[in-house]
Amino acid sequence: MTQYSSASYPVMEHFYTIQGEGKYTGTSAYFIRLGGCDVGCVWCDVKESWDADIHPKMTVDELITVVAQYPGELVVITGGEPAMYDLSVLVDALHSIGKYVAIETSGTSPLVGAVDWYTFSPKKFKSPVDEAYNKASELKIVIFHQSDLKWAEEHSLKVNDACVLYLQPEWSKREQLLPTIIEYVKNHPKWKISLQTHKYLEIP
Ligand SMILES: C[S@@+](CC[C@H](N)C(=O)[O-])C[C@H]1O[C@@H](n2cnc3c(N)ncnc32)[C@H](O)[C@@H]1O
Ligand SMILES: Nc1nc2[nH]cc(C(=O)O)c2c(=O)[nH]1
Ligand code: SF4
Ligand SMILES: [Mg+2]
Repeated sequence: MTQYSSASYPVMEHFYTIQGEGKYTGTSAYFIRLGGCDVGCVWCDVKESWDADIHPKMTVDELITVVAQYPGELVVITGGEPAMYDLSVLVDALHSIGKYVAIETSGTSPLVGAVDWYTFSPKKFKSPVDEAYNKASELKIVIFHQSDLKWAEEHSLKVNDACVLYLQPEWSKREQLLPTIIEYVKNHPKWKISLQTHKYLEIP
């Protein structure tokens, strides 16, 4: 077997599913969810990820061996906050087996790793670093309250010109907020809606 690296990361879970959110919604994808996050979003849907110490470490060799068994090209590195770690060894190894690598990040740490797609979801709870606005392939703002639409506009002014803009309802507030978000996108067509479609589909 080819040896990639004994570099290791705390992994909360890893699974093959369908990307539920953003540009690649509907695309088969292998998810690697790293443990550890210090952002502390009140509505975070994966609070079990926050403490890195409770998640076992996996080496890049182990991860690559598993990921290589699945046919989908897309791999999503998420968390937790994956940009807390130097991801270069993992991303290079995924590229070496022909994968297309996306990251889900709050942009609170500078990213080390040559990802192909950078999903930037800034949070009020901890400010992003400046480079996140340049690196963003898509900006995905979670709308928890109507006033977050104004906050979304402020961020949209700072991202690069190629960045795709998404408004995503916070899951527990979706029924209340969707009519407002739908009207907002109809009136502000630079935005698109992103839904957590995997939750509607009841898949991971
Ligand atoms: C769990 S986070 C992990 C990656 C990174 N820490 C981040 O926040 O971007 C993955 C995605 O889920 C979104 N998210 C988390 N909780 C959510 C919720 N309750 N409703 C809608 N989106 C949520 C985040 O904004 C992010 O885009
Ligand atoms: N299916 C599926 N799509 C997702 N897109 C982003 C997710 C995440 O938690 O980062 C996620 C997730 O947890 N599941
Ligand atoms: S930054 Fe991401 S993982 Fe961390 S608390 Fe917020 S939504 Fe959850
Ligand atoms: Mg999720």
